[in-house]
Amino acid sequence: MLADLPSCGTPLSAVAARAGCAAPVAGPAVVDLVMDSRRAGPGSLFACVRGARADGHRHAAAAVAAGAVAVLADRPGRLPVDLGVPVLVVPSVRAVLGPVGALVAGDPADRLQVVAVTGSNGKTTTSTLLAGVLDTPGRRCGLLTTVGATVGRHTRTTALTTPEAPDLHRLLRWMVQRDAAAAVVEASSIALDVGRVDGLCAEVAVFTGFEPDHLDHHGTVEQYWASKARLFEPDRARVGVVVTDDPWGRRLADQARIPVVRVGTAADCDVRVVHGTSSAGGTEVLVERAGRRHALRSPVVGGVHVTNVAAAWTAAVVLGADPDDVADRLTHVDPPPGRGTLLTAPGAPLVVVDYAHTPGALADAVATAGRLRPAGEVHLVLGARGARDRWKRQGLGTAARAADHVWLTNEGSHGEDPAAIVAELAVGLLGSDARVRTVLDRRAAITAAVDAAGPQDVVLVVGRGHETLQDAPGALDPATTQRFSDADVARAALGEGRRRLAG
Ligand SMILES: CC(=O)N[C@H]1[C@@H](OP(=O)(O)OP(=O)(O)OC[C@H]2O[C@@H](n3ccc(=O)[nH]c3=O)[C@H](O)[C@@H]2O)O[C@H](CO)[C@@H](O)[C@@H]1O[C@H](C)C(=O)N[C@@H](C)C(=O)N[C@H](CCC(=O)O)C(=O)O
Repeated sequence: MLADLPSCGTPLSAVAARAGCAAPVAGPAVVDLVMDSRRAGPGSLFACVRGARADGHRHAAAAVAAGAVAVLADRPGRLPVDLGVPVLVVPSVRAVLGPVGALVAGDPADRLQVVAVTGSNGKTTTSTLLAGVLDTPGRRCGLLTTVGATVGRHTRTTALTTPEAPDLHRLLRWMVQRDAAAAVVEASSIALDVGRVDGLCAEVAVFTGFEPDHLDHHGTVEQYWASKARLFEPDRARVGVVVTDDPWGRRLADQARIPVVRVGTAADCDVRVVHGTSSAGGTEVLVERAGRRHALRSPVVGGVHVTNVAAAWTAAVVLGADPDDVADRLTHVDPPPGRGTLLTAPGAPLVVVDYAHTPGALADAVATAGRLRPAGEVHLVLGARGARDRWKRQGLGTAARAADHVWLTNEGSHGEDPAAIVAELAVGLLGSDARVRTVLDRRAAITAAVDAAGPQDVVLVVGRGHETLQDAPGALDPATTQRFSDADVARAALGEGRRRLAG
């Protein structure tokens, strides 16, 4: 549940001024902004959002019945005539959710040094490393990622990678109330596109790199990139830290209208990655900045994290932290769960649980797995999410060709036929040297891979990382989710294997 902390209330006239619309003659104070009638309560302002499935205007009466004292609408004609509360009319409700959400939450971002992190892969890891470096007992740094929200020892679960704007600002207030002086926020492209990070101007915006994803939402690669590039506009961030190792990053650095610090392997980078490796012991990066070299080390495992570590270090330095201090602190920051998480047991293979779900990230994860146990083989457990970005599947299959064994399985089919999803992955594997087996039951697939692998091998389980819920196979209703953690299943399989060996 998201934080719902008491607020002393914002006059409706101030809300109207922030929303840029006419103020009602009189109106009660607003204590909260909600965009779901089911979350409305006494004193809340209900924002009528038109979505893909529902029109919030149709739920305004329910929100008022639950205690909403005013309504924000852009199609007032769709509201019941006898709603009985003031209606603030704006051209687009979504467009004012950020500014109004910030106001109602008490503009918490004004009291925080905010860093926003975007990119196709590595957002969660980079955000976690950076927040870990910035967080000290006397000066807390909040963290908001797809894994959830944390500040100090307090945590909150969240439903989306980047929450809707009212929730985002409410969470920032929660962090301020728990002594945060800084916050690192993972900003997904969808969030940037629909305005979930509106009302926020980051001190630093980080771009971790780019490869096509979320095309179901964005339509084209160009639009996907443009959504991410929006974070690097003067009203959203003061300085950019941009990984320029791919053409889209270079284009962003060239076109951004804010100062940009370039991070990467190219000679023109402000923070040049001179050398980077990743092993079971973590990731080591040698960077050069202003003629001085710095050796960075992080426990995070995966070749993809070389630039993430460099970007996290750079962002902290741009914020004014001492470069050596940051390097020292990086060595102690735990990576997020399900990102290169290593599990093993005596006499058992090494299991790596990772979130890789794009072809580029998968190729990197397989290559890293191969380096972890050079004398052994890589067993890859691979699925693809149903009802989402179907075009990615063949590319994932192609990236899987570098593994020695591929165990195709279900990753949450969301109403699609799991066997059909796997068949599309298999197209990318046609003619490959890898031994391909299909075990649709994910628990059985992970267990079979761990059983089949020798102690010198690596079992790489990708796609779900930290996630602990999966929809029941073939289920149409997302409400039929069941608890399922790849890491827990792998741990159980490793334990079983050990018992069998002992027996
Ligand atoms: C594409 C997108 O952003 N969709 C979001 C959108 O859904 P929608 O347009 O279908 O909303 P809807 O169901 O039509 O409802 C319209 C409005 O009526 C309201 N309503 C509805 C029913 C009711 O009884 N009362 C009521 O008030 C809803 O709360 C909503 O405000 O508005 C919903 C309400 O906030 C979001 O939950 C939903 O995110 C959905 C769940 C989602 O899965 N989004 C994913 C694609 C997403 O945003 N992912 C990114 C990227 C993750 C990554 O990097 O991998 C993320 O940041 O999480």
